[in-house]
Amino acid sequence: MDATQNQKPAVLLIGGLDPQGCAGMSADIMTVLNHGCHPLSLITGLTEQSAEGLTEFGLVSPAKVKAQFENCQADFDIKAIKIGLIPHLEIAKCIKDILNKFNGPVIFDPVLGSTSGGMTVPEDVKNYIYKEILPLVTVVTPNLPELYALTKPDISVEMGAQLLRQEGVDVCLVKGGHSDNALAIDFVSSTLADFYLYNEKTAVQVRGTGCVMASSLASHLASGQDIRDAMVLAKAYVARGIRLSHKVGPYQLIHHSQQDIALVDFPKLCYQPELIGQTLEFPTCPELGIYPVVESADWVKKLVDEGIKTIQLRVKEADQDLIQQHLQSAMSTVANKPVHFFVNDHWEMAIEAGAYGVHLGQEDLHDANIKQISEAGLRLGVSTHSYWELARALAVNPSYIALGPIYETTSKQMPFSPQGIERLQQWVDLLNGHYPIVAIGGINVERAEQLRKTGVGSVAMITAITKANDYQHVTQQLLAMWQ
Ligand SMILES: Cc1ncc(COP(=O)(O)OP(=O)(O)O)c(N)n1
Ligand SMILES: Cc1ncsc1CCOP(=O)(O)O
Ligand SMILES: [Mg+2]
Repeated sequence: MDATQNQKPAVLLIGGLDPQGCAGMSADIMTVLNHGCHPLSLITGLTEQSAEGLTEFGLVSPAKVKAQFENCQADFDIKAIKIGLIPHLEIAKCIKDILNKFNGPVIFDPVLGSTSGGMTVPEDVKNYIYKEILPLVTVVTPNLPELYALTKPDISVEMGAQLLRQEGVDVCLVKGGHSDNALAIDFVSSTLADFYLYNEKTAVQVRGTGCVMASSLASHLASGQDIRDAMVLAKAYVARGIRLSHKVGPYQLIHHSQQDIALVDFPKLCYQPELIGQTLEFPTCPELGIYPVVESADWVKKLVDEGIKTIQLRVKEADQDLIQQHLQSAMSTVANKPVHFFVNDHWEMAIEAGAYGVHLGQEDLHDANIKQISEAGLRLGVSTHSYWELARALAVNPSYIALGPIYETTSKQMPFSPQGIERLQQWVDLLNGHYPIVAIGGINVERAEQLRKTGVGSVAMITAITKANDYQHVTQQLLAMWQ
């Protein structure tokens, strides 16, 4: 067996030592350990600091840092690098050499001083960072003062992030915790998309949160998480750490833990600044049980006749008249029956017809007027395939949240590999009691039975019913199992 298999992913931490153990390398090491990764540490400066501020960067030898890196690289397969304080020009040059020898993700938290005040990084280092380090960085995570110091005072987060990305950084995550907004709003600019991540801010001033955010991000990337998921999970880790923070000496310190994140700590995601913090209300729906997704009014009739109580009409036809015909016919089937009838995609038609609810995917959310759906009193179900899509769904506050594909599916081409039962269990543990969850993708009778044990309230399926040799028998088996 390959000796590197089953090893904790190694994260190389490059930053300053805070002898008080609150920020810098100490905070980084604690974070990386609590993410199940192995920390390797290169000290860039032996700082002198107290609650009054930073008084000394503390010289270390660049040659020694280089030698230490070579030792680390010789013995470990480094999966991600996190950089914090770069106090001197010679150290900055040494870091550039290190980055040139590394191929994986590089997270740079541009620490330019201490939040307690005092000394700041000299101008020549700042210029070097801008021109020589940023082009080698995957994600840069400035807070507002750092963004202003690196770009222009009082620049907008959107413009500032754009300027940093012009230097060659893939992703810029601007942390908004220093603003006087009641929400902690981070702005993310990347080639994939620009978006805002936000959660409630607590009144307490907690030390070292920037270091923890960046090293959490590095750990998640080292563990193979998608970059948007890593940002959402890192923000959640910090929010939980702040919520459970405790007093140490003169400081309030972040709480570290390997336990699962609670929903209250999970950030919300939206793409437009005017939607930040806007909460919509949708009627609740009960656990939905066996939930067939079908392509015609004919199928709606056949399955309602079998006793199905939740069903979705999903007509993937361009012809609007045809969709309208299916919808009208399905509506007359479910009229005056205790059936939860959802319409896929066509939210305007669903409102007009007075359906029970609408199901929308993440792309559909871009185009739909969800305020109108909410005002019309329809339930809303939203698809998720990842943590960042879950953050988007939470911002919408829907009636239920679907996770898929749980297994390989032949009904739809998707850029997502199967989530598996373990991931479904995470969704159930996180969301149960807050949102009903629907599992979808490759679910048949046997698998539905296994999934039931996770505590999921509903399983949706296309093929298992509509392509069955005996759809009535399969439907009865499913209904009997989900009693
Ligand atoms: C219950 C349920 N879950 C997920 C989906 C998928 O919706 P979406 O992502 O919008 O994809 P399409 O179905 O529109 O192809 C669903 N329809 N129902
Ligand atoms: C629409 C959709 N969204 C996620 S999986 C899926 C298809 C589910 O179909 P099947 O039950 O045949 O796998
Ligand atoms: Mg859709």
